[in-house]
Amino acid sequence: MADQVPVKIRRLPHGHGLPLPEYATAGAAGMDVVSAEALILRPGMRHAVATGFAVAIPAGYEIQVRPRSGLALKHGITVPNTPGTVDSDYRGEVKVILINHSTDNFPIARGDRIAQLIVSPVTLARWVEVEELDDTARGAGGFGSTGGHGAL
Ligand SMILES: O=c1ccn([C@H]2C[C@H](O)[C@@H](COP(=O)(O)OP(=O)(O)OP(=O)(O)O)O2)c(=O)[nH]1
Ligand SMILES: [Mg+2]
Repeated sequence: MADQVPVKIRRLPHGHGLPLPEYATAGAAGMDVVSAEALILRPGMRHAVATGFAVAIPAGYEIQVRPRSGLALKHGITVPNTPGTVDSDYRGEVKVILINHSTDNFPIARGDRIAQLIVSPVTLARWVEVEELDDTARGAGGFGSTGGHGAL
């Protein structure tokens, strides 16, 4: 098993009794996170769903909040800001923003697995401002310049 990054986590009062985010299988990249509240996500509705915990991520890391593919495929439930970013200096409750893209109500029970959390290293950069950038074969071509959808 790869080295595990220790992340401090604090349960909030409304999070007591819930499982902490956990890897569902030995090779899972993300930890499934459960809802700390019950609600009905109506069609088109967004909600910042409570998780019932706060974290102190070590400097140099972030947590990404990503959708679960099963909820997206079967129910149109996704994370509109995906991947959500939890900064290492954030001490508030971690929330999972969900949106219902389907035409059906989506009930969420307390304890339902709603998203997954990925702990990821952050690369910090600094800008080096210049007058000219080096030439490349692509140049300024983008946004489909190398070919579009379909056979032609
Ligand atoms: O899915 C998310 C996204 C963000 N956050 C929390 C942690 C993060 O550190 C903070 C700010 O997030 P972000 O930088 O994405 O939002 P912003 O709109 O730029 O807010 P801020 O001005 O507070 O940075 O909100 C979550 O709990 N879940
Ligand atoms: Mg921000």
